[in-house]
Amino acid sequence: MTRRPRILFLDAYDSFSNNITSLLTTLLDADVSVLPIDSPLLLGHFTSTSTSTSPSSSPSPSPPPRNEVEDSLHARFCAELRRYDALVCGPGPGSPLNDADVGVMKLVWSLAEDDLVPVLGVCLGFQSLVAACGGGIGRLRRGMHGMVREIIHQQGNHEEGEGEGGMGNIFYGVGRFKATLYHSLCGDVGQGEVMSDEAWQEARWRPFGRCPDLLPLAWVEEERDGANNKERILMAVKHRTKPFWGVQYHPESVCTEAEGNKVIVNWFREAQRWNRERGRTPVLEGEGLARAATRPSLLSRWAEAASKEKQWWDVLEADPVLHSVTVQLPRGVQVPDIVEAVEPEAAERIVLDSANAAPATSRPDVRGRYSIVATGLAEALRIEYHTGDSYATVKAGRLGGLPVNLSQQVPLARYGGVWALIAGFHEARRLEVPEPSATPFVGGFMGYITYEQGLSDIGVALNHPRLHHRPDICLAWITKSIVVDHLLGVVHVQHLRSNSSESDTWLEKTANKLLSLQVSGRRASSDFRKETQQFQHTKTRRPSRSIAIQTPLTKEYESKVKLCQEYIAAGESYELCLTDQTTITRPLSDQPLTNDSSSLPQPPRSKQQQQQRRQSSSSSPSSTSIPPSSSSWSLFKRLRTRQPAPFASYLRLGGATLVSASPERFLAYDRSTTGRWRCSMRPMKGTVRKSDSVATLAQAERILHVPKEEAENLMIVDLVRHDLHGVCGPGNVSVPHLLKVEEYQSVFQMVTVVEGQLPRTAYTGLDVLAASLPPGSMTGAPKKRSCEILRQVEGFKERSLYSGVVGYMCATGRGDWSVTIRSLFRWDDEQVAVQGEEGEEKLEVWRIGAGGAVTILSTPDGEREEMFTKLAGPLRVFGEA
Ligand SMILES: C=C(O[C@@H]1C=C(C(=O)O)C=C[C@H]1O)C(=O)O
Ligand SMILES: NC(=O)CC[C@H](N)C(=O)O
Repeated sequence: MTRRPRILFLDAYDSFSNNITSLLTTLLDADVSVLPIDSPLLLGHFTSTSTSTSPSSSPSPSPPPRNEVEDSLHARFCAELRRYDALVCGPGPGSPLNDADVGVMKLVWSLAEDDLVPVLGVCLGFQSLVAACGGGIGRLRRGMHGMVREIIHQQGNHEEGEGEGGMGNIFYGVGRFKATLYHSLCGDVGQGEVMSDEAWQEARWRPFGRCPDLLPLAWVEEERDGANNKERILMAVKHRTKPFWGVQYHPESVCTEAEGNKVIVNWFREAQRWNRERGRTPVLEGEGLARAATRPSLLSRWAEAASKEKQWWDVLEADPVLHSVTVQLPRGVQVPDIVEAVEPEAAERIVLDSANAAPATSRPDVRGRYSIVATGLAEALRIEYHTGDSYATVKAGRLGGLPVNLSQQVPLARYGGVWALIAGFHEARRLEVPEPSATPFVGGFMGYITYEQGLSDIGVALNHPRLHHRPDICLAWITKSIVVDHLLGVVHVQHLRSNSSESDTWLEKTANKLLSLQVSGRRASSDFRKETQQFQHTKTRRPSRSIAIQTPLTKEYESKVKLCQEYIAAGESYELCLTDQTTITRPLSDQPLTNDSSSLPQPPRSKQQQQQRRQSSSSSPSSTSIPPSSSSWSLFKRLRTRQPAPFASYLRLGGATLVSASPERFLAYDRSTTGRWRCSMRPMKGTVRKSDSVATLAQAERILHVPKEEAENLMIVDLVRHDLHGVCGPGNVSVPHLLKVEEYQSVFQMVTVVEGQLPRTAYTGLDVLAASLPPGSMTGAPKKRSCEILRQVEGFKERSLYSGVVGYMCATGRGDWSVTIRSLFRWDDEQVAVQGEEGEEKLEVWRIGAGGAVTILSTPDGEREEMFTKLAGPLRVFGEA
């Protein structure tokens, strides 16, 4: 039996790493393990004292001598390398000249004879090799990110075996191919020194004086403006005496042509030949330091975490059984009508609304089919988590059929972290359905996750003090729901009942309310209007201050765009999704959630009730003071009409109110007909506003199918592929639709669809969700470094709900999450006190985030305009209030 080859991948925190490990695994039939360039494991026994970053650990009293630390690191690294047939030094942000950016990669090029291992450097890894061999590291005249270029090489025509050891040219037998570039920096071996084009034709395949050990294997010659108008960009090298090769382009990109795969195959053949000639074989005994390329599943982490004592909430909503009835959707009845008819007085609510479902509003591929309304939130079980805490809070609103207000802090260490807790919680309430159900959601989690939770998931420190204790994850376990199927024109009323729970009449009552809508057409809405008017008549106070809006400053935004471009030119990022916030302060409009009152207008009450109401209002300074036509619910109704979007939503949950017209799906997952779980992501990049000159899809396509926009999208596609590969594993990710332009109400968007197949066991859609936040389309690439830069450029302002996700995960395991954009939100605890005509008055604060991806090709005014275009829709709803 032949042994599977073993490859070690040194990860420099790129957002494409998992695509490379997938390519190596599938192409070479190899086992690939991953070691971060700064793995604390390399420091061995020094780790616990000298490298801990946990804020609670006290610094070591006397740090060990530096040389000792370095010797130990070196020894451990060499021992690790001996376990593999070959090493790949990955791409990443930053510069090969900066120690922190390359970490242990730097040690590779000076390994002693006996420790040598065959290496392929990719991008940053390639640059690190060039720098180690005497090359300079310069900046490209203009960075090339997501640019696809023909790689000029010699098909291995030059002398085979040049340099000792008979190492061949890895371009041997490779035809013409194009590859994707992601770099700002470049290896300088002296190719820029003036040389006639004729001389260059010969010279480019010989070692240059500055780097006698490096044989150039490939180039890109980029047309530039001005004198000396061809930039010669080194694309591949081999070392003349050591088993080192490197490529500047990205072999793993979805747009690198398959012909380029031969280069990787050739490299590995050469690597193995080198090993054979040396009698070098990997050491397999003992434990290595590297990890598997695919993450362990959340459920396995949950199962492994220390034994869990039984909690009171373990049994709640467990063993569910679905009860449901289906009624016709009355003509002309809209989702808000249903909400108002079914639960007019709820303090909290969640409405996921396919607001553009009506046939006339948009093209079928972007039209949502279902809308989902959660009811009974006051009684729902829920999980809340404030990022950074060591515990999550489980809350229950009902126990043994009685309303209660229970809340327990659950130490996360006992569950393997917050995501494992959520996965285990879901698993205990999973509903096994043999057939795909008629609705995407029958009950289960609904809620939101903030951008800051995503940051913490990828290891970006939130080390600025957070002045609030709001939930960053807020998921309610919904058991009573209404699903509107806009395609079939039916409404499903669903109750997911615990097997043991008593029977109830909610299903019939709710169905009857819907039927009465049917009988009287749009009665609910007109009643609502009448009630609104009556309610307005009970108002005596007028708001003393009108609305105040603060939008980003044009000049400031433009300079932030330029700053982003400086980071990109320096190689720190390839694309940065810059955003800014607009704040709107205005008199309080919704009732605070601590009251039992509703965000919807109240039905007329008896005199006595009104009296009580006023009393309780006057004791609370934050009571309603403006007409309900300005309530958040009214804002939502306006936004969904003005800007119908497939992922519109209204949430009032956990102290937050969100009104969204998102067009962007983040992640959906379901079971395919073969029974295998699969997931799909739809990153959006490339936006053009509809106007007289851009009115049709064909016109928009002409504008969006240009290098700048395509590159912007491609970068996020490769990033999303990486996120999915990390869970789905090698070879299980595909791109069925690349760079497709879609039409929305006020904009055209370029969208790509990336799909993944989940491993057969133990993984759920939650694994993918937890592994891919924050949404790559809102960060840029590489994700971690880009988020760190954006935190600085955006002044450490929290993006909060904006740039997070909203959605559901059904008890059956299906899920669908949208990116929270084109939206407005506020938190109940954020209020501003002002002196009004009648004394102190409290104002509520709404926030609207908007932005766009900045690349090296962006222009400050173009980006500013894009940001204001995206802001305009959500902002307009205030104008009408
Ligand atoms: C940043 C926003 O949108 C994101 C950025 C896009 C772009 O750069 O083209 C497109 C869709 C979103 O992923 C926003 O709406 O504020
Ligand atoms: N993709 C990469 O590895 C990029 C390397 C380096 N940060 C550059 O921009 O040139």
